Amino acid sequence: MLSIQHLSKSYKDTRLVLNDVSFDVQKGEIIGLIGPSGAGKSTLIRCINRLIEPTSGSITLEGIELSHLSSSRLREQRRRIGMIFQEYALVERLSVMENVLSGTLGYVPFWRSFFCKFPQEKIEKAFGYLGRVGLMDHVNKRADELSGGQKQRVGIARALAQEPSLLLIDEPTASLDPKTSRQIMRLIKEICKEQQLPAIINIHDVLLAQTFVDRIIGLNEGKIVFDGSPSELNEAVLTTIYGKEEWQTAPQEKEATVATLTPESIAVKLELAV
Ligand SMILES: Nc1ncnc2c1ncn2[C@@H]1O[C@H](COP(=O)(O)OP(=O)(O)OP(=O)(O)O)[C@@H](O)[C@H]1O
Repeated sequence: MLSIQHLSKSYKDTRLVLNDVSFDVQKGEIIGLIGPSGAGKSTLIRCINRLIEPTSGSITLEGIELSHLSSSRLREQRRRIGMIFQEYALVERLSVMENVLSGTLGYVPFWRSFFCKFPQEKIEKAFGYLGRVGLMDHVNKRADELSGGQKQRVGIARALAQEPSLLLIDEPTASLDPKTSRQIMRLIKEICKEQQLPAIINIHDVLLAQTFVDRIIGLNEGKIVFDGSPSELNEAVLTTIYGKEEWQTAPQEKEATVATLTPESIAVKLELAV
């Protein structure tokens, strides 16, 4: 489905920000990309959609090599990658429906989009996506009238309107409260499973990742240092990914043992560590 092989990236200096990264993602599989600040998570996401050029290695989506495409072929292939952003990236003065329809722009002739004459079929599909994310009552509202959670739902519907083969999701819950964060992660998970869409989610919240993703990839200094099931995230693995920390206890629980390690305690410690 998506295959990343021996991907490396250095910016201006010679230091490798991504160092020989290889992994495959299957249909419907949700990957949580975790790691400390500066580990290379955003760089990896941006290499996959070619917002930045990889230094070496290959990225293949459904058999098409993305890393050496001409700019016109690249535009065509980018349509197949739906992006969801931390800050939603909506056009605030446009309506919810218009924002969702903007996801189809790669498929609609320029003159039609300029005059907002989207084909009926695209409009009907947009209604379907808005229904799926629970926003049917807000179709004609301006984006700037929505809450953060509602804006992120529009971002998800817009990504779906692209009819993507892959979702790349950058910190989708970083601006949301804990309950809304869980609702958004649950929605992403349900949609990926329904549509058999693979997704890579750059996420700082380890508890959320553990709860909602199928597989976790841990990056440290540009290298994959962990690739496994969320249930395998124990103290040793967290130390490998993030560095040494007393993962097993919150400060007020000095006597607790490793056996008390719970997703909640991990989340508390990670919040303290960042
Ligand atoms: N455009 C750039 N030019 C030069 N160096 C960059 C550029 N973008 C990122 N870097 C460097 O690459 C490294 C990885 O950055 P990246 O943003 O990918 O990390 P990250 O894991 O996403 O971090 P965070 O969780 O803080 O967003 C960092 O050392 C950063 O300073």
